[in-house]
Amino acid sequence: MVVVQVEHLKKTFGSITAVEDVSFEVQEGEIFTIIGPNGAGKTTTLEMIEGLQHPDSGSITVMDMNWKQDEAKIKQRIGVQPQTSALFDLLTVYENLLLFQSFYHQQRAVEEILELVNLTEHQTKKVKALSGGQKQRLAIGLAMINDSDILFLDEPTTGLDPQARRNIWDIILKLKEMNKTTILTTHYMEEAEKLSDRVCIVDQGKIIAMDTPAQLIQQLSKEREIVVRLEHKQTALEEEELLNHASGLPDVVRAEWDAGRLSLVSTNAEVTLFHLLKHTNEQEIGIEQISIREMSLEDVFIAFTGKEWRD
Ligand SMILES: Nc1ncnc2c1ncn2[C@@H]1O[C@H](COP(=O)(O)OP(=O)(O)OP(=O)(O)O)[C@@H](O)[C@H]1O
Repeated sequence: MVVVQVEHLKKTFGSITAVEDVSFEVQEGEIFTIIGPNGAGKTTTLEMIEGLQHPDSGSITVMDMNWKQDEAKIKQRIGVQPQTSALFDLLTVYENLLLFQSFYHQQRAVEEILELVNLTEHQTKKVKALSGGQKQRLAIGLAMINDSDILFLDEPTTGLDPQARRNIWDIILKLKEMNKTTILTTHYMEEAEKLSDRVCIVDQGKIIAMDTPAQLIQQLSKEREIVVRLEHKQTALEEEELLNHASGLPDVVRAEWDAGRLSLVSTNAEVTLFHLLKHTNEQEIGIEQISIREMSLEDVFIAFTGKEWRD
């Protein structure tokens, strides 16, 4: 079942076109992730669906309702993660949840939310005493206090350390098990790849690719990268000879020395590797380590946007 449908969204701020033309559908129970470079229009898109900004044109349907006619009803059914700066610093975790709960007809028990976001043991702490990760978890809890069906998370893990980030992933995956729908933006490619059912890449206010992470990666090509570290440092001449030979091996599309390792991008890694090992064997070049890397969502992003990924 489609729970969010946006068609030809457009939003300008003076001479700046934040969102030019964005259309997509999100299915119930999906984790749908919007990624893109700085200023691509992710937050503006999210805020239009959340009803916080009005599009210049285009349509938004949330669970078969629209913002013009059904504003009060939609607000009861969605959950928007507040900025951590919007939490009440001098209230405890429990009190923050209780306060937000009072805004809604439909409510989830505070104890259940505490459990869900793993804050039961910190419930009597004031917000100002929480770590960044704990504040983010509370913010997600607040978005869930009305037992919302659709959750909007705008960069929920930005600035967190890897462990705190993983704790948030666990919550998002738990929400999926509860058949909640999550619409997410992130700057972390690994996060998009691990969590998302589908990823939408936006650039300059337009969608440039949208699919499952696996399909997007496959769409890029069948390329894989073979990285070889040799036992002994080669002379510049030896390095050049090996690179020349490697470049001419079957199915190699790119070859280079990168940080002392030979990198070969191949469309048929097995065949390339066979020929490479034959050569190094004959030349008695010792190999210390070989790894084969699948292409990642990050490679896809760079291929589509032509832009560096920032983490
Ligand atoms: N209220 C506003 N007034 C003027 N310009 C705005 C406003 N909100 C957003 N913009 C501009 O619109 C463009 C898109 O911004 P948006 O915040 O949606 O991008 P984003 O993809 O979320 O970026 P980031 O990854 O940096 O968070 C940017 O050029 C931004 O400066």
